[in-house]
Amino acid sequence: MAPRIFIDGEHGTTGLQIRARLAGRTDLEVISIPTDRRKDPAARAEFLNAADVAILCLPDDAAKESVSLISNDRTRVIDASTAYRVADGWTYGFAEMDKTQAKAIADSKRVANPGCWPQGPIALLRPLISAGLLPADLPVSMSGISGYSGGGRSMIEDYEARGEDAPEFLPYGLTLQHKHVPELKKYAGLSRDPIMQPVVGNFAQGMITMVPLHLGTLGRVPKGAELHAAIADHYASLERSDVVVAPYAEVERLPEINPERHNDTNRMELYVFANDRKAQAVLLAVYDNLGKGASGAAVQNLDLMIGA
Ligand SMILES: NC(=O)C1=CN([C@@H]2O[C@H](COP(=O)(O)OP(=O)(O)OC[C@H]3O[C@@H](n4cnc5c(N)ncnc54)[C@H](OP(=O)(O)O)[C@@H]3O)[C@@H](O)[C@H]2O)C=CC1
Ligand SMILES: CC(=O)N[C@@H](CCC(=O)OP(=O)(O)O)C(=O)O
Repeated sequence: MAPRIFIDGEHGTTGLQIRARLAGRTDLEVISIPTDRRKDPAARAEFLNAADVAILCLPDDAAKESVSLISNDRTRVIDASTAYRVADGWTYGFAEMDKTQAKAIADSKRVANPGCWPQGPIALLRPLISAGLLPADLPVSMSGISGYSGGGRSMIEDYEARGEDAPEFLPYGLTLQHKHVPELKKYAGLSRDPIMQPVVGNFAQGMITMVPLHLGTLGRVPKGAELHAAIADHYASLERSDVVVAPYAEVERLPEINPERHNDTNRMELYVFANDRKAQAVLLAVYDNLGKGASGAAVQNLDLMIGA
């Protein structure tokens, strides 16, 4: 029998995108809760327990409630919220993060889908720390820009209502307590809290994340080409990867670097730029906040879990 998939929160930004990505699939059955009962815990419990895989596209508190409503051992969960990303007993749903991660996701009953902001920096930093080219205690900062759909339905409505009057470039997270810091620290392999400096732009979808690096204080200073090779080798070693690494180039600018470049795909593209004379580098990732950053990764994880 085709596995039954229930998307709790199917009318939200992430849920709608997952539904669209699953439309036309004949190897699974999407079961849908009637709209007027979508916030009724009894109805949600019924659908959650009828599903083989429940994908939670809800605020954190509602996601925790959904998990508590599951009363059988069969229903497996993919949670798109921040609720369980560093929790014991949950598998982090970034399949390309490690050689063993796709299998860990495939075998898991509880998968926490990554946050959009940390995915790029984790994809860039983790192979470098694993290879010993960067130390775990390196002070790290990240910045970047995301389309406003990253803020879900309320931010989309707000930006669409304000149109051109909405700010082009709005830094936020200025209390330095962004909800993604714990997962970024844990899965990048850092021992200190990184600084996250996100920006929301006046465009709907797509993002760029950047990690500038001071290398001059390290005992052994890696060259840009070495950083690039370690990252490229990691992704080339995977059986399957939606993370691709652009060729190493010493250039002033690359017009192709555009936050919307990979919209509506599950692709993430990584870049390494460096000035070896100055012992400085910038790592950069381009991806869709709603693709690899949310719904694309959820469907990738679902496919691993159901063996599609
Ligand atoms: N947008 C993005 O780029 C990303 C989002 N995420 C995460 O995914 C989750 C969903 O986000 P997103 O889709 O953007 O958010 P939205 O606000 O667009 O959608 C959330 C959905 O959940 C519904 N909902 C809220 N409370 C309940 C409840 N108690 N029971 C049932 N349904 C409920 C909402 O219904 P209603 O609107 O009627 O209240 C809405 O349809 C969040 O945890 C978010 O942080 C993760 C990665 C990226
Ligand atoms: C532009 C914008 O506001 N983005 C959201 C991140 C969306 C996201 O990834 O939320 P999760 O933590 O559920 O993954 C933010 O920074 O809070």
